Amino acid sequence: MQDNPTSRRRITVLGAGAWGTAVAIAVAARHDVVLWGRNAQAMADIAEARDNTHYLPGFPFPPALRVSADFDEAVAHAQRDADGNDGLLIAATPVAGLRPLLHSLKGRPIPNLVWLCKGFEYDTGLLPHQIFREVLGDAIPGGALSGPSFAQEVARGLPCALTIASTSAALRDCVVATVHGGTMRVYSSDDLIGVEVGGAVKNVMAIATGCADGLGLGLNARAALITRGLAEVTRLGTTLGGNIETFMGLTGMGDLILTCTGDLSRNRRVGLGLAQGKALETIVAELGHVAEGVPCAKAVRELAARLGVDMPLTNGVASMLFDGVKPEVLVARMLARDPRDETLAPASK
Ligand SMILES: NC(=O)C1=CN([C@@H]2O[C@H](COP(=O)(O)OP(=O)(O)OC[C@H]3O[C@@H](n4cnc5c(N)ncnc54)[C@H](O)[C@@H]3O)[C@@H](O)[C@H]2O)C=CC1
Ligand SMILES: O=C(CO)COP(=O)(O)O
Repeated sequence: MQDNPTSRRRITVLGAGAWGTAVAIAVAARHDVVLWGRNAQAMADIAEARDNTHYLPGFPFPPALRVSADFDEAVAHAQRDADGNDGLLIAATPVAGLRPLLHSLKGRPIPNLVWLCKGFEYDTGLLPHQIFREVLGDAIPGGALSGPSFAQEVARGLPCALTIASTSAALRDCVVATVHGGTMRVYSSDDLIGVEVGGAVKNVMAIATGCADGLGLGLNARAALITRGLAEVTRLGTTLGGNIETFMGLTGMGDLILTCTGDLSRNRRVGLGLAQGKALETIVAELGHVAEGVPCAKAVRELAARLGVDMPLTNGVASMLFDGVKPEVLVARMLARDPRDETLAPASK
């Protein structure tokens, strides 16, 4: 694999969970990186161990990765360097943390900003780029970096392909120039809606698939769920204005397959836990990480109902998570649904 012949850049990753840590480790092979986290004690422990022993244990930090709990200093690190290269800020919180993080950035000079979170905001039903625009407006270049990428594999330096989605060509170019290279391929897209909807709804489908696998429904059922899940993702995404092609790409089908089938997925593990009859609170506590599909199922159920988009799998997952419907009962209900044409349309019920 060929390395990308770009100059060293200054990158700051804001959020020190599993994914922020993995991305920081990966880009620190080629750039000067600061990993910021909000918990001062946790960051001091990470700085001492040179390992994120809580969220991503077992991946020693490269020398070019610095750890900080000082927000001002971390944001300042990503400003333009002496050679005139703009830095890159990477927001690595879950969706629930994006709005407060962006508020903390308000009024500061922001060179380029990308977010990594996948989901719809729980209370508002907004996608991350809509939250970004609400808080920071249109003047700052921002985009979503998404795609099939388990943190543990990226931290190990295994190959992966991501997509940077932004309406700003300059931002897309900056992210490609900075992140593409080594074992990471970065593709570009201007379809923010399509990329973000794919990344959000695949988490709900991973809960469904994990549950089906946990119940022992078999590989045929798994393939059917993933395929009908893709139809649902596409139906919602195109209704919201996404491009149908995007859902066949890395952030659509690619991430859907990964998350539905890979046991590293936290969302898939939520489904496996539900199939064992565990309470949602127990599953989430045992995970110790965010499972975005949980809040997303609720947000998407409400959004789809408002838009009149038929999303039976999402509704089924939400009914298990929030209405106490038992997995076996849901399976019977899903199988008893009326037959229909295998088309994406109609987008509405
Ligand atoms: N873990 C993975 O393999 C991947 C995760 N993602 C997405 O990245 C996002 C983050 O996931 P993970 O890091 O895996 O979650 P995680 O559960 O491992 O860590 C979440 C981190 O975010 C921090 N956080 C939460 N709210 C915050 C706020 N307001 N300000 C600052 N920090 C805050 C927490 O303290 C914690 O360090 C999610 O949306 C997830 O879907 C995307 C691709 C891969
Ligand atoms: O988004 C991911 C992989 O692309 C991670 O999925 P989980 O959040 O389900 O672990």
